[in-house]
Amino acid sequence: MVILDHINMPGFAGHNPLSGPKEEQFGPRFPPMSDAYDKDLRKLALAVGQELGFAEKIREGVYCCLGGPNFETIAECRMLNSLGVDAVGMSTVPEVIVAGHCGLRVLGMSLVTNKAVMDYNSEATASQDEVLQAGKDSARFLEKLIALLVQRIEPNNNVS
Ligand SMILES: O=P(O)(O)O[C@@H]1C[C@H](O)[C@@H](CO)O1
Ligand SMILES: Nc1nc2[nH]cnc2c(=O)[nH]1
Repeated sequence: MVILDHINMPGFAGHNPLSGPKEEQFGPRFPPMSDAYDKDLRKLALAVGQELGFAEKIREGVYCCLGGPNFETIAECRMLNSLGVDAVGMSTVPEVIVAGHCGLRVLGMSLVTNKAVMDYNSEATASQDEVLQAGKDSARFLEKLIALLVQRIEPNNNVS
């Protein structure tokens, strides 16, 4: 999934990587996040995916960062789904907030490794083994995607 936007759930509880003493040289105290994921880089990632014949596999979506380390309850998955979340994880967002704060253009991508359990009749449960296996299964695909993407990004990409 190419990350279109995020929800920083730990941020709602006051956990934010920008909390603490303000270092003026890195960026503003109150940075905007409405442009956290660069539009041109998102378009490029989708185009490169299409070029490689992976259009069916790649979608844009909203990533929600949760504190973890447990996987979600069914009620949590249902709540997040109703909030417009497409995928959940326990990482990525703190790095994106810090990068955006320093003025870097960000492209975020997340490999969706398992289905959220949304049904009380389901016997399925999330498992770290499944997550790691899905990562291994997609390694070649990701390697191709990232290699071509990096080639297509202009060398002066971060200069505004
Ligand atoms: O990469 P994400 O945000 O999914 O991170 C979580 C944290 C663990 O590395 C792993 C758990 O399966 O995914
Ligand atoms: N929070 C969360 N992180 C994940 N990382 C990989 N799969 C999952 C999941 O189902 N939930």
